[in-house]
Amino acid sequence: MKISVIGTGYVGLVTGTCLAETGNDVLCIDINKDKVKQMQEGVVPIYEPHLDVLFERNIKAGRLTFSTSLEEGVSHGDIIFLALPTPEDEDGSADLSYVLGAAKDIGKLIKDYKVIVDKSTVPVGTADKVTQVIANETQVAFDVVSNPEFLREGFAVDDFLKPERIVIGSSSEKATELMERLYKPFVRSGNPIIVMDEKSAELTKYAANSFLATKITFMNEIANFCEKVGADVDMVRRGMGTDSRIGKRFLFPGIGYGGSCFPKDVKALHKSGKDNNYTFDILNAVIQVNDTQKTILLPRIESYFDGDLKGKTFAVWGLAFKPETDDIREAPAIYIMEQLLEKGANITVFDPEAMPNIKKRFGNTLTYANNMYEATKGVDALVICTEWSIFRTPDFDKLKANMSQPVIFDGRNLYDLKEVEHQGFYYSSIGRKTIAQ
Ligand SMILES: NC(=O)C1=CN([C@@H]2O[C@H](COP(=O)(O)OP(=O)(O)OC[C@H]3O[C@@H](n4cnc5c(N)ncnc54)[C@H](O)[C@@H]3O)[C@@H](O)[C@H]2O)C=CC1
Ligand SMILES: O=C(O)[C@H]1O[C@H](OP(=O)(O)OP(=O)(O)OC[C@H]2O[C@@H](n3ccc(=O)[nH]c3=O)[C@H](O)[C@@H]2O)[C@H](O)[C@@H](O)[C@@H]1O
Repeated sequence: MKISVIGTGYVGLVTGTCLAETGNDVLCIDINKDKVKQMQEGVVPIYEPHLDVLFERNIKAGRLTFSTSLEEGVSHGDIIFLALPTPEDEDGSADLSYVLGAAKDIGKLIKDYKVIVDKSTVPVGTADKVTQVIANETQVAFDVVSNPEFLREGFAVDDFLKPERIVIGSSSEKATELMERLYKPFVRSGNPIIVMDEKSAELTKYAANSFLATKITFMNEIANFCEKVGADVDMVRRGMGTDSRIGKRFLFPGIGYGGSCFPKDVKALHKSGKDNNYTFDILNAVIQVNDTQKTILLPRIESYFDGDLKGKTFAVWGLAFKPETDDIREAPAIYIMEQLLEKGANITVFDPEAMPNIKKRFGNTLTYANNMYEATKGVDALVICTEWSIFRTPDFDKLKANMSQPVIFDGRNLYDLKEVEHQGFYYSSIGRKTIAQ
C-alpha cells in the first residue's frame, strides 16, 4: 500500500519504518529541513535500539523516502498518518494546533479518496474536529480514523512489530478494511486488532497512559510509606506483583515518571474531565504526588550535607527519562540538577546516550564526563537518576577510590542493600532503609 506519514518524531519515524518493513511504499514528511536532509542521507535522527537496521534496509529497498513537501505527502499516500506533536498547553490541555493545522492543509491538497489516521495522542472528539476541518476545505471523499500508538521508547520497534493490540477507531467500513489489511502482518502472533468508535479509541489511549502513571505513583506512595514504617518496598513489590490481577510490571518505585507522554497525557485527561464537567480526583493526586517525587532525593541530600550544598560536587549518573533512550523530556534528572545548581553545587554528569541533549539544555553549567567512573572523580556524592544497565554492577572499589566520600543517593534502587553496606557506602534509595556508615 502507499502510505504517507506526516511528522517524523519518535512515532512517525517508527511507524513509517515498520510499515515499510512489511512491504509498503512509505513517504515520510517533516517540516524540519535539517532532519529530512539527515534522513535522506540515511541517518536516523534519534537513538532507538534496532531502528537503524530497519531504516537502512528499507531506504536501500526504495520503500522508505523523505520529503518536506506536504503536497507530495497528500498525493502519495492512500493512507495518511498524522504523527504530529500534541504538547501540553498552558492550561494542561493537549495543544491540537499541529494536528488541526495539518488537517486544514490536507483538506486544501486532497484530490482523491484518502484515509487520514490520527496516530497522535489526542483528546476525545478530535477525529470529529479533524473531519470537520478537512470537510471545510474540500468536497472530495475521505475518512478519518483514530489509531492510537502504544509503543514505548527504547522498545519502539519491537512494540510496533509485535503489538499486544492494535486499536482502530473508525465508523467507515472501507477505512476499517484498509487499516485491517495494513496491520495484518503485525498480528500474526494472535494479538487482536480491536475495532471501536473513534471516541472510545481516543479515550483508550489516555486511559492506558493515565492508568500506568497511576500504578507507578501508587507504588511511589507505598515506597514513601515504607520508609516511615521500616518496611522494604522491594519486598512489598514482589509480594504484590505475584498476584496476577496486579501484575509485576510498572510497580517499580523511583523518582517519578517522566518522558514526553505520561506527564502531558495525565494532565490532558484531567483537563478533558474539567471541560466535560467531570473532576478526575485520582489524576489530580497523581499529578501532585509525581511533582513531589521528582525531587524527593533533594531534602535527603541537603540533610546529609547539613543544609549547605554550596561548593559541593556531585556526579549524576543517568540523564534520560528512562534507559535505552536519549530523550530527556521531563526527565527527573533535570529537576534534580536544576535545584542542585541553584544551591551552588557543582555537577559532573554521565549518560550513555543523552549527553548531547543535556548539553543543549545546560551548556557549560555542567561538566561532561567521558565515562561513568570519570564522572565520580573527587565528588562528594553520586546521584543516580536513570537505571541504565551499565550502572547496575559498578566496581565499588573503583568508585570508593574516586569519590572524596563514599555516598550514593539512588533514585532507581539499583543496588542490593547488603552489598552497599558491605562495601562501606552511605546509601539512600527509595522505599528502603538508609545504609548509614
Ligand atoms: N514518543 C512516544 O514514545 C510516543 C508518542 N505518542 C504521541 O505521538 C505524537 C507524536 O509524538 P512524538 O513522535 O514523540 O513527537 P516529536 O515531538 O518527537 O516529533 C514530532 C515531529 O513532527 C514534526 N512536525 C511538526 N509540525 C509538523 C508539520 N506541520 N508537518 C510535518 N511535520 C511536522 C516535527 O518537526 C517533529 O519531527 C504525540 O501526540 C505523542 O503524544 C504516542 C505514543 C508514544
Ligand atoms: O504514549 C506514550 O508516549 C507511551 O508512554 C509510555 O512509554 P514511555 O514514555 O516511552 O516509557 P515508559 O517505559 O512507560 O516509562 C515512563 C516513565 O515511567 C517511569 N516508570 C516506569 C515503570 C515503573 O515501574 N516505574 C517508573 O517509574 C519511567 O522511569 C519513565 O520515567 C507507555 O509505556 C507507552 O505505552 C506509550 O505509548
